[in-house]
Amino acid sequence: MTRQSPVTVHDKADPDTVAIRWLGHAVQLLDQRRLPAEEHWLTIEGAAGVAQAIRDMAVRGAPAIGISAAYGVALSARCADESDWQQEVRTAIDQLAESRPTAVNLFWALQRMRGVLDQCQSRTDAVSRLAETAVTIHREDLAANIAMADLAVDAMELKKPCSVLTHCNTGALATGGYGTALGVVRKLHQERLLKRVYADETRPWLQGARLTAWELARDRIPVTLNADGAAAAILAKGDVKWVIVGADRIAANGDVANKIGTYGLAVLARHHKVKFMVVAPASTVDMSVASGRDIPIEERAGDEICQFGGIRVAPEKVDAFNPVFDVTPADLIDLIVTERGVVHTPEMTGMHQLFE
Ligand SMILES: CSC[C@@H](O)[C@@H](O)C(=O)COP(=O)(O)O
Repeated sequence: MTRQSPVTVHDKADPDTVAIRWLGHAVQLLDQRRLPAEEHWLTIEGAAGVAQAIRDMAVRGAPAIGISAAYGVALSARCADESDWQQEVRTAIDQLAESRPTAVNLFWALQRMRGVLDQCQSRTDAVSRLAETAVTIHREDLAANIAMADLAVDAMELKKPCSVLTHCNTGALATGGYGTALGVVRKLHQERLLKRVYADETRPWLQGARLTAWELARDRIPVTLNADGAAAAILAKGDVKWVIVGADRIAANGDVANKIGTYGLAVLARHHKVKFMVVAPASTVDMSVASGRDIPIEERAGDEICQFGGIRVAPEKVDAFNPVFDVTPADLIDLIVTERGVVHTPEMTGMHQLFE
C-alpha cells in the first residue's frame, strides 16, 4: 500500500502540542506515560495496538481516546482480509470498546465508525471512508475545543484577570488539540484575563504534574503545581474565582464523571463560593444514562497507589482501592460548556434542547 504524508490536524489557533498524528498506514501517539522526561512517539499499525495503548494509558483523556479508537478502526480495515473485511472490522470495534469503560467518547466514536462501515461496499471503500471519518472526528474535536473556549470565557463575564484551578490534564494531549478546560485557560491567557492557573498534581497517575504543567510551561502560561490536598487552602485564600475541569461522561441530569478528586474539588468550591465549570464536547454527553449513578467507573490496579515512580511506598499486601473517576452531582456545578452552547446547572436550562 502507498504511504501518505502525515495528516496534522491543527490550525493557527492550535499551540505546538500535538499528541496524535495520522500517517495513513499508521497512527502515531505521543506516549504520555513517558512525559515529561521523554517525547517518545509510538507508531501503531493495527487496532489491537491502539486498544493496548488506550488500556495502558499511552494515550488518555476522553476525546483523545475516542479519536485514537477511530484511527484504530480505520487501521483495521487496512489490515483486513479481502474475504472477511466487514467481520474483521467489527471484531476490531468490539476489541477497542473493551479498552476503557468510563469515557463515553470512546463508544461515541466507535458507533460513528460502525455507521460508516455499514455503508461501505468493499474493503477499498472502507479503507478510505473510515480513514476520512477518523480525520473528521479529529478535526471536529479541535474545532469544538476552540468554540468552547470562546463560549466559556464569555460566560465567565470577567471584569478583570483572575486565577483558576484545574484538575487532571484536559489539554492538547487529552484531545484533538487545544484542550477543553485547558483550552479555556489558553483563551483566558490570550485575552489577558488569567493571572495564574493552579494545577492539581492529580494522584495517582499525576496527569497534572506530568502533563498539564508540561503543556502550560511550554506555552509560557503561568502555572503553579499543587498537591491535590492543597486545593482547599488555595481556594480559602480567595484569589481563585473559578475551578475549571473536563469530563469523561456527562449524564442526562448533568452529573459529571471526571478524574478522581473532581467531586471533592466541587464540594470545596461550593464551600468557598468559587464557581465550578465543566468543559466538554458534545461527544462526552451521554443522554442514555439518566444520572451519574449509571456511569461505569473504572478501577485500576492498586499498584498505581502503592508505588510511586516504580518504587513501592506502601507496605506489602496492604489493600488498595483505586477508582480513577468519580461523579460530581449536577447541583455542585455552575456551568457545563459544550460547543453547542452553555448549560446552566443545576436548573439544567438548555441540556435537553441542546442534546435531544
Ligand atoms: C479533555 S480530557 C477530560 C477528561 O478525560 C480528563 O479530565 C480525565 O479525567 C482523564 O482521565 P485519564 O484517566 O487520564 O484518561
